[in-house]
Amino acid sequence: MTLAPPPGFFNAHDQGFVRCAVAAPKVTLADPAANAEAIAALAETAAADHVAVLLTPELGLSGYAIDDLLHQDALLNAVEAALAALAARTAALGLMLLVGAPLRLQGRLHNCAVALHRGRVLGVVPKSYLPNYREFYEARWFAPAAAAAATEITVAGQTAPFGADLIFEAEDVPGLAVALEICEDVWVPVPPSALACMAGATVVANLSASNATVGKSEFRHALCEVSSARQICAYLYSAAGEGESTTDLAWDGQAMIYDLGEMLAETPRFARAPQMITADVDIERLQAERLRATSFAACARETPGATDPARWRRVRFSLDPVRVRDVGLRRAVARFPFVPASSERLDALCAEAYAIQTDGLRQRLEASGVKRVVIGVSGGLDSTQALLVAAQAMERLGRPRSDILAYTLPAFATSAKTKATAWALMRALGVTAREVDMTPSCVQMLRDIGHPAADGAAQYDLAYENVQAGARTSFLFRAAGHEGALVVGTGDLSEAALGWCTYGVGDHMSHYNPNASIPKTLIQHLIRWEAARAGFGAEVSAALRDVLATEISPELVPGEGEGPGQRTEDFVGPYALQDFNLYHVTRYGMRPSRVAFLAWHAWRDAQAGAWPPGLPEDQRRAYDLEEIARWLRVFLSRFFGTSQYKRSAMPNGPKLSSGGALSPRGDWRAPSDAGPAVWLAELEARLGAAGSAPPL
Ligand SMILES: Nc1ncnc2c1ncn2[C@@H]1O[C@H](COP(=O)(O)OP(=O)(O)OC[C@H]2O[C@@H]([n+]3cccc(C(=O)O)c3)[C@H](O)[C@@H]2O)[C@@H](O)[C@H]1O
Ligand SMILES: Nc1ncnc2c1ncn2[C@@H]1O[C@H](COP(=O)(O)OP(=O)(O)OP(=O)(O)O)[C@@H](O)[C@H]1O
Ligand SMILES: NC(=O)CC[C@H](N)C(=O)O
Repeated sequence: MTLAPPPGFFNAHDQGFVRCAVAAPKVTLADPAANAEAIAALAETAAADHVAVLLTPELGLSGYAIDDLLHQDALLNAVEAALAALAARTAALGLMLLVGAPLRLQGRLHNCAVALHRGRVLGVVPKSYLPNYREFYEARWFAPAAAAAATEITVAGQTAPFGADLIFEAEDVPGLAVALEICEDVWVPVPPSALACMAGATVVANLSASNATVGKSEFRHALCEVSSARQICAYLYSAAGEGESTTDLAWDGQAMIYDLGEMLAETPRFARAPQMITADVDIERLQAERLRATSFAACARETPGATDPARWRRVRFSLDPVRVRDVGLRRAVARFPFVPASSERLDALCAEAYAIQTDGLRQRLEASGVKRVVIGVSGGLDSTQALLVAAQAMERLGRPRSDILAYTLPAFATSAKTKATAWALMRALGVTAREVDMTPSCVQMLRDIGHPAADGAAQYDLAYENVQAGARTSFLFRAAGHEGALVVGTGDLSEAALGWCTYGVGDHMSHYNPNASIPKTLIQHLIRWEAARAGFGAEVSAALRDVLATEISPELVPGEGEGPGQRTEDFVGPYALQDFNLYHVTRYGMRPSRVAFLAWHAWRDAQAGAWPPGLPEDQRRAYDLEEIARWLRVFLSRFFGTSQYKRSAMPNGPKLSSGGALSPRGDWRAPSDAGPAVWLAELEARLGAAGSAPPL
């Protein structure tokens, strides 16, 4: 079967994204016709790029810093004429255009944001908070929103709603609800948009004219970042630039698009040419996030006016965007959601991750009064990471590394290579190291349960595998009991998601598991980071590099030639993809076909986008949609279908990343009896038949 996604799969708008643009046009002071022309030209460019919402700066039709010219009738008449011309000029464009204009209403002048769409004035929002301190004198010319004398305005030959109570809702774009505020409005303790978001707005557009002073750009970033994070919205911000009055001030034309605390785009500051940035904001994720963060609705309920239907007027319109099959996706999608691609952020994350893991284990040892730990060391990634954490925990406790009782436990399928790596690591770290051959106890168990492999038959089934994993765990717990120690777990988050562990008497169980919420893709980087840092010396670093170079395998089935008998990723899929799926499904509750859409954008081109530093070249590969869908089906089948009972009984361990944890006492509570049908059906309906998945 081949993949034939129905229409809509590739279209970012159909996948819950809305393309937004912010422009910093060239301003011609006190020349509304010229400003309307400059804005119209940018609007045409934006519309051709399938932009749904285009924001321009405060008082963009007149210029912001024109002082007492704002009280000249000729200028104000020209602004109204320019607005009418702009509406007519952009009537054929399928975008919502937001422009700033000084407008008169019943004897008062207001600093307004005007929403235009296909020639219609959808509504006019006046500024609520007028700055009147230091370099600002707005109260000299304007009345605030609260002083408005009417709730409608006639402008550009049309009558439209007027007020700070407007939310613009596109009926044909699910979730797109736009609120407007004007510059200073976001600098106050409770911005108008905070209430509007609680009333349902998902996109906030701020028309600004914010002069540049040293350090102010960072402050604006902070305002937009926090507004978008706290209000769970997209925050569009435009500051006037080139052409504004330099009498006493400078202007940098800073424009930004933030989405849920993350900056998607920004303009270069002090550019001479007109600027426009574009990004696809994730409306579907914003809605999901509000639904999950129940404190958002609780706060709305407690905030006077926020959810009062009488407080808000909703201006409904049909955006009617031009439909094409694929408009691309104008935002970066991280290939590794758990592993930042910036070396600075990755560095900080690794240091913090070790601190969280180590402190968890230290605290557990202190609280339990247990002095020593037992750990099975295979030469693989997970046990290596757990061993490093144990070594650091002992250091913090002021105890010798010899209190770590490390065992390498070869059985039927243990390779000479991993055993040698395990020994090299244990020796280099100076832990108490022992080797115990598991073969006799495994053969005994196989014999006791009547398994033909006891007599040499090549029946390498699950029972055969689990006998080995069980023998090791049984040994480790009994050794811990004998030595007065605690068994440190090694299983990682990815394995827990996929059910890739042996239940109960197996690697599933431990006394405390510092790896419980670390995905495999991050464990690789943590080990790489420690190898580079060489905090334990060159010999340990060399052993760590060997661990990183080893194929991921449970080593439970003997191999026939070179390499292990099982390659884990042949069964469960590439961890790179499965960690991507895990993050989006658990962190955002995202529907599978959308996860596939994002994975396709993240992974289809190995040359595009950033890779986490240090990732070997041979791991910098692309996946096509067929592969993505195939392994996503495996993920859904395993995660929702066959593994929850294992997660229902997980040992204790610290949550590490906001990306999620799977503790049944914390982030992920689910019934063990449910199945994956609904997720597989959604994927199939929106993606088409995805080829047959390999057996689980
Ligand atoms: N819903 C449910 N509720 C309660 N119990 C349920 C159940 N579904 C199955 N079971 C029981 O659980 C049994 C299966 O679970 P389990 O005994 O764990 O065995 P199972 O999941 O079938 O096998 C363990 C898998 O993990 C892999 N593994 C093991 C060890 C280490 C690693 C590694 O690389 O880290 C990988 C191994 O290769 C194998 O594929 C079934 O036989 C059934 O008795
Ligand atoms: N030969 C072995 N000696 C000692 N312990 C082992 C051995 N094989 C497995 N174990 C224990 O069982 C756990 C699970 O085995 P598994 O092979 O999945 O893990 P790993 O090798 O540490 O990491 P990865 O799964 O990333 O390869 C190990 O982390 C380790 O604690
Ligand atoms: N236009 C305005 O409201 C400017 C005031 C705002 N505090 C700023 O400097 O950005």
